[in-house]
Amino acid sequence: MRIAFAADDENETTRAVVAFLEQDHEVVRVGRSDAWPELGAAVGRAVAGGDADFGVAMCWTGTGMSIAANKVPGVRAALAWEAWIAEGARKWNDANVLALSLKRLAPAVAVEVTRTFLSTDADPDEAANIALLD
Ligand SMILES: O=C(CO)[C@H](O)[C@H](O)COP(=O)(O)O
Repeated sequence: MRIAFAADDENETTRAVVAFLEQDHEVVRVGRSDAWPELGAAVGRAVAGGDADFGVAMCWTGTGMSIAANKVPGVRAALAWEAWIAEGARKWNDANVLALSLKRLAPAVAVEVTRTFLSTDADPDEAANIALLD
């Protein structure tokens, strides 16, 4: 798949997530500044515009990226900090952008959350609820 990626800082956790993504996906770095509102919106635009299948956006908390991405119509960004949250975000919310804290998640946890997010399908029974978001 094609994954839009942005992070407003780089550390062991961001590098682990990118390395994981690059194993099986085409990673497209988006955004033209270091400002999290611009980077989160860029990830959202890439996904909503069809340039990417999913987005992964990382900032210190993950919250700013999720807010910025969610401002883009068609984006359902989820801030996840453990695999169960990421699984639910896909199953029940059909989330298309994953927001992660690059400061609080250990590299292995961030990778596991990302792996779970990308390998979980949306539950068709939730389609009516998802439609209510638009
Ligand atoms: O977590 C974040 C936003 O939710 C940012 O990463 C954090 O606020 C640092 O950004 P800046 O250096 O621009 O203040």
